[in-house]
Amino acid sequence: MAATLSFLQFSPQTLQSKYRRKNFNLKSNGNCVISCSYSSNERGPKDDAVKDVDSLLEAKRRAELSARIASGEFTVEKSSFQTQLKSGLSKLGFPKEALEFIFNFTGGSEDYLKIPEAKGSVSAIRNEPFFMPLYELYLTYGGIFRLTFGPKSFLIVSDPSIAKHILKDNPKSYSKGILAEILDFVMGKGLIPADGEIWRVRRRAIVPALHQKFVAAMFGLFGEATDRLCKKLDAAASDGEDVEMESLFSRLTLDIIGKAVFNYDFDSLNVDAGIVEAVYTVLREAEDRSVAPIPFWEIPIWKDISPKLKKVNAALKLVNETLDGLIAICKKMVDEEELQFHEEYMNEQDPSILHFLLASGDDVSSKQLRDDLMTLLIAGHETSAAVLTWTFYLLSKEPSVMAKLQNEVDSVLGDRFPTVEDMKKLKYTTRVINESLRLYPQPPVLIRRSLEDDVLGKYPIKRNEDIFISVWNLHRSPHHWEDAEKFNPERWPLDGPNPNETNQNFSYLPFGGGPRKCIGDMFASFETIVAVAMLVRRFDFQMALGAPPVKMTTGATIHTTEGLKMTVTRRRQPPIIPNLDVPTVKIDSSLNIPEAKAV
Ligand code: HEM
Repeated sequence: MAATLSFLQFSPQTLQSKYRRKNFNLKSNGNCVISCSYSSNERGPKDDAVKDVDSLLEAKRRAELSARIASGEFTVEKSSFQTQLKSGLSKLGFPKEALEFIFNFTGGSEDYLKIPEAKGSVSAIRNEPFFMPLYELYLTYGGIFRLTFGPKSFLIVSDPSIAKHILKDNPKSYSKGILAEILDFVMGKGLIPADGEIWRVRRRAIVPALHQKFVAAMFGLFGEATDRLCKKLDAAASDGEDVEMESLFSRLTLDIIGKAVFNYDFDSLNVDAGIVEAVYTVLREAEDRSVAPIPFWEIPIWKDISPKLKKVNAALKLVNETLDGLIAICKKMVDEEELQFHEEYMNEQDPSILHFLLASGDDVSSKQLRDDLMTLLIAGHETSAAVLTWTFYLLSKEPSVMAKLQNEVDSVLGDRFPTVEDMKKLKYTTRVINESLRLYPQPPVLIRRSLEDDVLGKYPIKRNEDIFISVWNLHRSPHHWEDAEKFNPERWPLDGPNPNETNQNFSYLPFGGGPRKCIGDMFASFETIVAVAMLVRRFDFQMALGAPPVKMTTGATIHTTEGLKMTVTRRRQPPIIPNLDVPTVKIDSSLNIPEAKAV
């Protein structure tokens, strides 16, 4: 993806017209929450005025982008004579069936089946996350189109049935392509980038580690870590200091995933240890590489002299050494314990995924084990942090949703830490997360490469095509969603099933779909529900006065450009003393939360 996402910058060419205007008008009527909001502490009647300003600014941004598309920065390749003739005859009223017959008969079918194409060259739109122009282009060119820059081209998929075909119906014909190339330095052949036999074997080994007893045991961890965050916020509330929630959420989820994956307490909410900085250095590097204009890390001399790369290598070394130490400690515990390995095996002192893997016979010395642990750490960290960040951003803009949410949490939780049993009662909280994941999917695009010729929709494609499935486009499509841009948890009925890719026909796929679906979906759903519930029970959150506007930028997940600065105030409620006794409860199958499957 290195020389990939950055290729998604565009420059002037000629124009494609009518459809564009028609589609833009359709969109510009919407109530948009995509990009920015201006911070305000004002409440009540002025909220509407703030929202109106937001909508106007958003409409203006859209109009500008739309004008750039119309002016030719993104250009459809000129259609052939046959296509023009066919379109002309069609406009004159010739029946569609007759035209199909004639043009197929005269050998025109190949031209007809050519995927719509947008062309451009590297430049401009540096201020926009790459998936935003893809959305505008989708409204113009439809559910599948080709984006071409010089010699490089990508297929952009925003059609649910084509997404389903790639992810679920014919996944064997697709690999992770450029994603695997970029992540190689940190994840190697870990579960996210791996393909083929390695992926199949490792998925079978790792999925069982996230069994129901393990997820239930994680509730204590979710609750204690969130309680530490509550204490920090409590102190900030006393001091009247604003807080930057995005970095706090990042630390919260790092602390959780460190314990869950290899029983390591980063304690990043309280201390800035070297290992925490090393993990962040590695993570930032992965994100930088995903948007770099050229793969600078492969340039022979640069590789050895770049101070940044030296820092990354040193950070990687520290992370790997720490991992080696943790693996050694864990192996010793496994060797000394008398527990027999079985399906729901779990060591109560150390329920981590690493412990499960070693007890199941995983090779301690293998690079594969380290690759998988790093993959789980990264996969489970940034994604959940981003979900929490955007959920609180959305909540700050919709006080009525926040009030309803707090109401539910108050009545369900009282002064307890949440347990697995509470999950089926926190229905509205779950819907808030579902809706946040719809508006801000993490990651916003899924990357694939075709391994063989295939047919997408009505278009034949060749092997070696790089494909972006735009989850952002699917989740915000005006064709699939009413008021697609509105944060409206009510769109999901409380007594309905938990929305997922299957019951939403691949219009909604927050955790992907098919055999490569997220293995941490249940873990992450519960983790974010617990965090949201515990935080809103204790505090009110508002955008801080004078905070920078919240804009998006992207690496693997969607970040804010300048953080999410909020004013946190204690709710006027009796003080809540958390109960730290969290019983391990069997998960009730009626919880209706999606579950990852081994293949
Ligand atoms: C809200 C948080 C999360 C979101 C939104 C999320 C989303 C996703 C998505 C969309 C995919 C599919 C990627 C693709 O098809 O290319 C995926 C895969 C994956 N996720 Fe998550 N994830 C989250 C949390 C987690 C957690 C907590 C873990 C680990 C405990 C995890 C581990 C993985 C792994 C290992 C894969 C690769 C599975 C495979 O290829 O077989 N994720 N995730």
